[in-house]
Amino acid sequence: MTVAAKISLGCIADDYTGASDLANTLTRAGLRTVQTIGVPADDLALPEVDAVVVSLKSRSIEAGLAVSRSRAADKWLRSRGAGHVLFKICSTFDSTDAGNIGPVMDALRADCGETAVLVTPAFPETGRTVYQGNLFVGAVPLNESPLKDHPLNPMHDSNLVRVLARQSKAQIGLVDLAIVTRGADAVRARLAELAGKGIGAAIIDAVFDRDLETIGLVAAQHRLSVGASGMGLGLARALVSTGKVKSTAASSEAGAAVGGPAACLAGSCSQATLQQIANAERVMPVLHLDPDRITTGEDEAQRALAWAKPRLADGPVLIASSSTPDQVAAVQARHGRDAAGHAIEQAMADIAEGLVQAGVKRLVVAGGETSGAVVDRLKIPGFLVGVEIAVGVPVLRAVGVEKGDMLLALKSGNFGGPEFFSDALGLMR
Ligand SMILES: Nc1ncnc2c1ncn2[C@@H]1O[C@H](COP(=O)(O)OP(=O)(O)O)[C@@H](O)[C@H]1O
Ligand SMILES: O=C(O)[C@H](O)C(=O)COP(=O)(O)O
Repeated sequence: MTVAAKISLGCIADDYTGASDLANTLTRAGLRTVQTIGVPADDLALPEVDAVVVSLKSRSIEAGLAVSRSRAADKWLRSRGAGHVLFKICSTFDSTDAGNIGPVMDALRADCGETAVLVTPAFPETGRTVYQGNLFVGAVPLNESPLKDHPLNPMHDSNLVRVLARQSKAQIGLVDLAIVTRGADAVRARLAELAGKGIGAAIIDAVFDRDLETIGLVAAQHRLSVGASGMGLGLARALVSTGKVKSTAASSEAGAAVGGPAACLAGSCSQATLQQIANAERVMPVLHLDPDRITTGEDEAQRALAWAKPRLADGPVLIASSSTPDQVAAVQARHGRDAAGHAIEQAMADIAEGLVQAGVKRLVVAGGETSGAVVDRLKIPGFLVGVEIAVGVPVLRAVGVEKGDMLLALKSGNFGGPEFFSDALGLMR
């Protein structure tokens, strides 16, 4: 990617919906931002930007591979001038004791020579708050939330100091809310105290956006941070308030109409997505895929395309593999968690490819891993950020694609309102 000028903020996201969520937050905070898929090729022409979010599909892959891909992205971002890199993780800390948040953080920290890394998944606008190192999703601790049933990364411990300590080689500390509310100098002092004791990373509490602003002022003076979009918000506001970046209103160009047929794909099995699918059934044709047929090699994708193609001219359709936690568990018991997950992601990619070949120009995808499989199959190298559909979910305009203009929305499983699919299509003309 030929970056016209030095970038101020580099970001590495561990899944594609998380990347677009962060790109949306940075854009709304006044940073000119672009989302790339992987480390971009040198010939990918992109506008002058303040921030680049490199999307990786690295959240649920083998830790060593996640580390190598993240280090390559980090090196590329810093070569383009980024003085700070945010490793963007899920606001619900989606990971297992095998990683990948800890191993990637350790490697990036070693590469940039960071002392103590600030870590927080807090994103209050979506109900993610951290208190005494414990992550809350709305009013409940993480391990009592629907994330306890995530198909790939079920979360069973809300104490992130414990969770990260199980993944990282570094000692993990805590900067609690009482210190955060005392301001940036108090956070700096606490972080220096922890670093002096050999602490390599600290979970930092945040309950309100003002806490994120405090954290951002401190983090922006470091070379690396780890967090969700809330950390991005803090960093962006710090870059603007300290004059390092001039705030720019978001361009409306990215969301300009493309026309053409529209379709929705849902691979997320989150509680929010299941409700959104149910509501979509009232306004558009919905096809439910059979996960067992997919995992046993039946060609569900062709069945789906044969169902969808004659309907596209009449309006949008929705194709979903999504099931309830009990149904997901049964499929995984029969076929294996990873095998089922991969097979279904690839079936979604097959369907997306066939839909685009059939002329679809507007595509809504629900699910981070699902979005990764779909976007990779469509060979889309990057996105410009359009208007916000829901918190954490913007309209995206594909750049660098031969198929011509396409608009996409890559919905994080847990995000979006009850009528998300209709809301998205209403903004993707
Ligand atoms: N019916 C199903 N049974 C088992 N696994 C499923 C089913 N439908 C989707 N999956 C898998 O569940 C995972 C959903 O992850 P993802 O797309 O990231 O959603 P989210 O954003 O909600 O985390 C993917 O690996 C997907 O292939
Ligand atoms: O929740 C977040 O921070 C991000 O939007 C994200 O990472 C979502 O991941 P998902 O797999 O799409 O839920």
